[in-house]
Amino acid sequence: MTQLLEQLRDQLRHYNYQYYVLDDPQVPDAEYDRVFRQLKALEDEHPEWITPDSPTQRVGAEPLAAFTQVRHEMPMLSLDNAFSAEDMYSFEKRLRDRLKLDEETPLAFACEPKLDGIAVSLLYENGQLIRGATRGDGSTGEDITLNVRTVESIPLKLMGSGYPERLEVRGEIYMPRRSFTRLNEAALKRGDKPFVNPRNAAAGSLRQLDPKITAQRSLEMCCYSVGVVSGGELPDSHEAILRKLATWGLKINAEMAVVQGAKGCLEYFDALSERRNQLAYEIDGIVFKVNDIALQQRLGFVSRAPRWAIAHKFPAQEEMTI
Ligand SMILES: Cc1ccc(Cn2cc(C(N)=O)ccc2=O)c(C)c1
Repeated sequence: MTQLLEQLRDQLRHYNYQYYVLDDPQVPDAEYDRVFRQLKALEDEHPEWITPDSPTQRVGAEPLAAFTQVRHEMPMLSLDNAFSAEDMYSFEKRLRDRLKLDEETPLAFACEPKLDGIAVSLLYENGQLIRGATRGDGSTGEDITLNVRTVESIPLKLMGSGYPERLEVRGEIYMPRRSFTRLNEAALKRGDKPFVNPRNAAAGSLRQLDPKITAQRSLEMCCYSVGVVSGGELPDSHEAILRKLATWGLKINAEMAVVQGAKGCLEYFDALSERRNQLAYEIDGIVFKVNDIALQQRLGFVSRAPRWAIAHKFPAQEEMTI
């Protein structure tokens, strides 16, 4: 019987992956609902067979009284900012000087939109989601595991194989524009104060002690790096690592690309800047990282920020008065 249970769970995991991570559902919602209800009925009959990674176990138990603190094994750092093309060219020059690269040697950068949400850390052990934590001050954050479990684009159990025994994944939990608009319309209808922007709405949704409220907020997560890794290997470039995370069921940003030099970064920045207001989510810049992991390690960090990465921010947009 538990063989049938696991088969139904895998089917729902696949449907969720297609729907929430790839944004490409393969079955109608009614079919998903039918399989979900079948699994739920079986688990209600045999509660002793319920496992924490079952798709029925996303909406948490009872509300917490408070959040406990989590100390990050590897600090979650902030990024240096660039505000102009000159800043980007001098960023590349500093890297070349430090790496002793001559002008001809290509230097590849991975590009990712900087989503305007909340930075979080997810810890997987043997493929099971063990813990979710906020960045906090970079060294200490809050344990928001029960709330993170309600985010459908975060797998409770990694897919595929070959993932390290211990894998910490970092990314941004955000509220897509559509969900933000819907949430504020409902708030205004109730006579409640609307959220000022999707970032505040996401932060407020993750700070809920009751996971049932977080579950109603249609949050999503996009992974952008790894933290602690043990008991396994990862590829030797940032892009390849992100692609690997995607094979394990984690969501990465569809706009991610690799370009050459500051020139390539600026072309990417200008192209995405054109499309910024059409994206399904708010961004406040683009993050450029040296793509080669060995070079990243040679460059290291300065106090709280890596030498090998920079966030090129957009000029502040005139705020719409709502
Ligand atoms: C009744 C019902 C069931 C499911 C969903 C949304 N949805 C759909 C799928 C799907 N199509 O692969 C997968 C997961 C999921 O959450 C809605 C909106 C309504």
